[in-house]
Amino acid sequence: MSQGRPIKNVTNPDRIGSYFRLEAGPLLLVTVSGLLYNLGMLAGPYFEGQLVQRLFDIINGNKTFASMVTLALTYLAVILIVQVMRAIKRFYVRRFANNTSRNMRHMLYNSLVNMSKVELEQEDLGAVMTKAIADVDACVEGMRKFTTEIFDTGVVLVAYLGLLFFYDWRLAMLASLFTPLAYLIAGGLKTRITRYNAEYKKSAGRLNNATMDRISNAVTYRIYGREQNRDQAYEAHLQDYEQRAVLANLWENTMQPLYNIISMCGAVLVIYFGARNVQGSGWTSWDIAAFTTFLSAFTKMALKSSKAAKLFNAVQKAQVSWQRIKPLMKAYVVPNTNTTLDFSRPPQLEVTDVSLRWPGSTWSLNAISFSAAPGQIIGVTGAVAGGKSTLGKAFIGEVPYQGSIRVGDRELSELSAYERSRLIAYLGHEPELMSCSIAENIRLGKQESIAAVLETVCLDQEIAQMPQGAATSVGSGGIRLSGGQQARTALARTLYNAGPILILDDPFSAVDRRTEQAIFRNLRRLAKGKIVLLISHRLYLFPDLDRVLFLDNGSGIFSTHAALLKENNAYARLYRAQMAGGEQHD
Ligand SMILES: Nc1ncnc2c1ncn2[C@@H]1O[C@H](COP(=O)(O)OP(=O)(O)OP(=O)(O)O)[C@@H](O)[C@H]1O
Repeated sequence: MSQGRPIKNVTNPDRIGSYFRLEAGPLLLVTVSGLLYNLGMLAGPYFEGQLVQRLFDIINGNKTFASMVTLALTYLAVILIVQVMRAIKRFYVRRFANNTSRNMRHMLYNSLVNMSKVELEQEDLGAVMTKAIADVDACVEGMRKFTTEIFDTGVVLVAYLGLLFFYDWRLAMLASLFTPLAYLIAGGLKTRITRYNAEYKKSAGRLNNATMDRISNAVTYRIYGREQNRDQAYEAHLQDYEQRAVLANLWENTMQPLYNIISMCGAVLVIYFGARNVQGSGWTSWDIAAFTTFLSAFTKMALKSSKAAKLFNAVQKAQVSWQRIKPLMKAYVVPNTNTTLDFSRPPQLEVTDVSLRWPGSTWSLNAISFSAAPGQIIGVTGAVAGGKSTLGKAFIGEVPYQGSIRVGDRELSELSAYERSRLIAYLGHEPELMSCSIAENIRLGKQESIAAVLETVCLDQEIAQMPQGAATSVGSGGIRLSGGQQARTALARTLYNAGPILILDDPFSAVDRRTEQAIFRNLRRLAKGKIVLLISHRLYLFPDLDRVLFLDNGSGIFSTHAALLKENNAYARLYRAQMAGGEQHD
C-alpha cells in the first residue's frame, strides 16, 4: 500500500464547517490569491478604456504610437500577474476539494465499518453506495464551487460594482436592478431543485440496489426462471432513474441562458445613458475611455452575476447530498487494540445461569450453566429451533445475555470487541465466503501459511488438484465450490484465525460422515489447549466429546454423553433415532 498523506480525523464530522476549518491552510492561500486575482480583474475594463482612448488620441495627433505600446505592455504585465494569481487560487481550491473529499470519505468509511450488525441490516446497501460515492462527490463539488465562486463571483462582483459606482452611481444603480431579478428567479427555483435532486438520489440508490440484487442472485433467478421478470423490474428502475436524472438536470442547468438574458438587459440602459454622458447631456460627463470601461465592466459583471444564480443552485444540490450523508458522519472510532488479557495461559470458560432472549421476541433460553477447561470439546445439541445457534451467537455479542459468562477472570460482556475477537473464534451456520480466492478467504489479510488448516479440514488434496490451487476464486458467496468445500473453507478460516475458544456452529453439516470423523480427529490435535463448543444437530461424534450441553424446552442439561444417554429420555431418543438412520444410510 502506498504511504500517502495521512488522513485527518474530523471533530464534529456532522458539521460542514468542520471540513472547511480542517483545510484552513489551503483556504488562506485561496483567499489571498483569490482577492488579488479578482481585484486584478478590474484591470481589464480599465485598460480596455485606456487603449480605446489612446487610439482616439493618436488619431487626433495628441499621443504617440510608442505610448500606446507602453500602455499595451503594461496591460500585458498586469494580466500576467493576475493569471498567476488565478493559477495559484485554482491549485489550492483543487487541493482543498481533494483533501475534503478524502476527509469526508474517511469519516464515512469509518462510520460504516463500525456500524453494528443490526444497523447494517437496516441500511439499504444500494443507498449506502450512492451516499459513499455520488453524494460525497456532489457535496465536495458544491463546496469547491462555493469556495471558488465566493471570489470569482462575489469579490469580482463587488469590485465591478465599485468601479461602476465610481464612474456614474445613478447609471450603475439603474442598470444593476436586473441582476437581483435573476437571483430572485434562482431563489424561487430552490425548492424545486432540492426536491428533484433528492428524488434523483433516491432513485440512484434504488437502481444500485436492483443492480446488486440482480448480479448477486443471478443464478437463483435463472434457476427459478425469473430472469425476465427481474430484468423488467430492473428496466423500470433504470427508466425511473433516467427520468429523474433528466428532471434534476433540467432545473439545474437550463436556466442559465435565462439568467444571462435578464442580467444583460441593463446593457441597453448603459449604452443609452452612457452615450448621453459622452455627449455631455447625461448625469455626468464621460470621455470614450470612461464609456468603454463602464460598458465592459457592466457586461462582465452581468455575466458573472448570472453565474452566481447558478452557483446558488449548485450549493442547493450539495445541500441535498449533505443532508443524506450527515446522519452517517459520526465521531471517528479509533480502533481499540488495548488489552489487559493474559494470553500466556489458556482461559477457563464458566457459564452460570445464563438467559438469552432476542430483542422483541418471546422465545427464550433460561438457566444455562456449563463450564469448559482448555483442551475440552463440548457438544451443544437439542431440538430444531432449540436455541443452539442463539447460544453460539451470545459469545460474539449478537444476542444479549443475563447471568454470567466468564472467560478466564473476565466477564464476556465487559470485553471490548477487539478482546473478544482475540479470545473467541466463531463459525456461523452459513459459510459466508467472500468473492475472492480460497486462500484470501482463509487468511483475511494475514500472510502465514494455510497448509496446516487445509490439512486439518481435509481440503488440502482437493485444492492441490485445482489448476490454480488455493488461488482459485470461490465466486460470489462461494458459488464455484461444492457445499462441502464451502463449509470446509469456512472452517479453515475459523481455525486459521482461532483464539483460545472456538465456537463452531454445525461445521460438518455439509460433509459426509467419514470426512467429519477425519476432520474431528485433526481438530482434537489442533485444538489441544483450546476450548471448542461444537454446536451440532448430528450426534455421531458426541460419544467422543468431553461434555455435552443438551438444550431441551428452553433450558440446558450439562453432562457427559454416556450419562445423558442413560438419564435423559429426550437425548437418548434423539441419539438412537440418528444412529438408526445413520446405520440405514451406511
Ligand atoms: N436474529 C433473530 N432474531 C429474533 N429471533 C431469532 C433470531 N435468530 C433466531 N431467532 C429465534 O430463536 C429461536 C432459536 O433459534 P436458533 O437458530 O438458535 O435455533 P437452533 O437450535 O440453532 O435451530 P436449528 O437446529 O434449526 O439450526 C427460534 O425461535 C428463532 O426463531
